[in-house]
Amino acid sequence: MGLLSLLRKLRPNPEKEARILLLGLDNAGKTTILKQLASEDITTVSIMEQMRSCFPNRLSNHSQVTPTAGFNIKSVAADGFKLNVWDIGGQWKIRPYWKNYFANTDVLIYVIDCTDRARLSETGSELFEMLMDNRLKRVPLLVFANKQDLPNAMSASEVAEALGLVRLEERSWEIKACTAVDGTGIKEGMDWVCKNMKK
Ligand SMILES: Nc1nc2c(ncn2[C@@H]2O[C@H](COP(=O)(O)OP(=O)(O)OP(=O)(O)O)[C@@H](O)[C@H]2O)c(=O)[nH]1
Ligand SMILES: [Mg+2]
Repeated sequence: MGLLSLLRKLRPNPEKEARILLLGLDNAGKTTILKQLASEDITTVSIMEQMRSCFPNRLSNHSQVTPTAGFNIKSVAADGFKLNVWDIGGQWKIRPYWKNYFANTDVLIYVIDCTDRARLSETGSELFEMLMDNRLKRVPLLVFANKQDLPNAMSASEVAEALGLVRLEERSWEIKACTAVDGTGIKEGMDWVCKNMKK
């Protein structure tokens, strides 16, 4: 590839880029989903990776998913678009910072651990509170009903009913069952994202 075409390829093209926000409570499976989006991975930026390069001896480099203390970004090529996927940590201490990432979002993906019945109403409250924010007005919503491999997992329709997703107006939304650990259902969800992007 010539230098000029390489530079053209690297140049940002806002028409062809989309900002996807990946949110949900801690332990929902957001980072595991992000990892599954690896097929056409362009870049991954994570605070932990940056810290590791600064303090190589202090941080272990095991590949297991650990709770996200800040955020991860991954850029994925799909349907001729560059999807910049922002995965923000879901621990309650970090949730107040979610709103800092709302602006210019093209699609919101909300992940739910379907085995976590005890926190179903908590995750629903977080979701509906967030959707009231003006910056997320009319932003399409995909809910991933995750951890379907586990025997006690609620089905996607059970979750949709319990959260009252039908109450959502003036917004395209969808709920998809998935198993982030083996990737089941992730592609179907991302296909919906590409078809329903605000742009
Ligand atoms: N059995 C099963 N475990 C899963 C699935 N998805 C994620 N997990 C596990 O759930 C735990 C939490 O997953 P993460 O991806 O770190 O969750 P997160 O939403 O990024 O959590 P925070 O970063 O704390 O907000 C990890 O141990 C994952 O291996 C799934 O589909 N099935
Ligand atoms: Mg995480």
